[in-house]
Amino acid sequence: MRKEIQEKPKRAVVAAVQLPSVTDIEFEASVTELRELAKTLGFEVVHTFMQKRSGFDSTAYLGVGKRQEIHQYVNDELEADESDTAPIEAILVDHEISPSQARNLEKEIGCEVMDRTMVILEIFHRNARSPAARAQVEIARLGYMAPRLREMAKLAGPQGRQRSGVGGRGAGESHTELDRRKIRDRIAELQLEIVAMDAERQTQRARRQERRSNASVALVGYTNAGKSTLMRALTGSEVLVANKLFATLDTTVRALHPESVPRILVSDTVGFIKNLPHGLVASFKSTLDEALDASLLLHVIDASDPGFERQIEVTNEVLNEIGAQDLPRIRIFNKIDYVGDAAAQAECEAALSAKYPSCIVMSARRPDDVAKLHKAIVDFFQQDLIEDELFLPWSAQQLRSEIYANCKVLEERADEEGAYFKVSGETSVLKDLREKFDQVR
Ligand SMILES: Nc1nc2c(ncn2[C@@H]2O[C@H](COP(=O)(O)OP(=O)(O)OP(=O)(O)O)[C@@H](O)[C@H]2O)c(=O)[nH]1
Ligand SMILES: [Mg+2]
Repeated sequence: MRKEIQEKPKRAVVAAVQLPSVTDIEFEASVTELRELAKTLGFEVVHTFMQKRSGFDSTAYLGVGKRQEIHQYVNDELEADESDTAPIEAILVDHEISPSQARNLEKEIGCEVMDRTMVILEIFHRNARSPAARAQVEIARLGYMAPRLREMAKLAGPQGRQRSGVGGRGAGESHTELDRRKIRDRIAELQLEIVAMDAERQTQRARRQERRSNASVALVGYTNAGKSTLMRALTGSEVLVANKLFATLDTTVRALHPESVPRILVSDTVGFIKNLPHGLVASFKSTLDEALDASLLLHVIDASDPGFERQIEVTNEVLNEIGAQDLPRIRIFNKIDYVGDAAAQAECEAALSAKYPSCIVMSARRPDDVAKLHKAIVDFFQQDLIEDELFLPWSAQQLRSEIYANCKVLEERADEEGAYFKVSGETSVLKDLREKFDQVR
């Protein structure tokens, strides 16, 4: 048997400060999430340090005592000298910290410091595939780096400073200023690229609307809730599903399967997370426009996650931020199969249905549940359908297939002039068809 060559995980420790305003449950959920994020980045978290404080230490985020404790731990690990254990390479902290806090902590503990924002940015960077997603992530990363350049240069010492600036320095400009200027230029360049890509996306969208598929739903929600899994189940497409955070960064659009009248498009979108770096929200706005275009949002929630209520709030916040607060939405509590035994599942379902009227409680792994969701989606769009009669002269029978493709034909009869169709369809679709038929008369 071929032996899988697997990259050894890098070892890291996690550190977090609990402020008085944060409950134990919230704090625990946040730290657990940071450990998940670390795992997604390929780290093995070997220890977690927690500290209650009335505020963050202005010099180095954690208090002096905690810093010494971590320093000691990292050094002991280094000296343990077991050939199998690699040194601890990074300390991950559960907040966004200032450049100088990061530098001081890094100096004192002696390994790389990554804050929550940097960890998330790094995951996005690794998972970005399409040119649009790559450009969006790069803008957010450069925005994060710009104010940190000076600290990075200090940390690297005089040699690092020399290395950091490359050519083209204007009179009186320090290396850091030069690098900042370069970053600004690069951001501007990337923004232009994104504008061009947006234009292309608009064209594609217009083309889709030409095919008269304005019935569309978007799957939105916290990362890892099961959006892509539902996308697969609802459309029969092969989008990426992975038990890691931020597996999906690009919006994918597919038709609901089995097809319905009207034809419904489903889009899968990037997931959200608590403290999603601001640069990323801004960068991903254009990707999320797809969600804004939808007539219905499917808000997917992981019912098996103890922190799901906070996750609902976070998703609502982001949706408000992008202006999607008024779109109709269905709440979908997914992964119910993962909530204890049958009795616990029934109890959970009852509690959720009582608290969130008209929500759907389901498992993406149960075909019956997927069929139930499919029906709820189709019902939503069919409630707006109207009945009408269309006439098609014999000379224009080539347009017959258009009727069948765009509406539901309830009855068909014919006389010597042509054919009459009693149909049910969307108002706008029927209007378009009528205009088209009038032209051929
Ligand atoms: N037990 C169980 N696992 C599920 C269910 N739905 C999804 N999963 C698993 O949850 C993990 C995440 O699923 P995805 O569909 O990739 O989640 P996502 O919301 O697209 O995540 P991002 O793209 O990271 O935002 C995968 O391991 C899925 O197999 C479910 O109903 N039950
Ligand atoms: Mg996904």
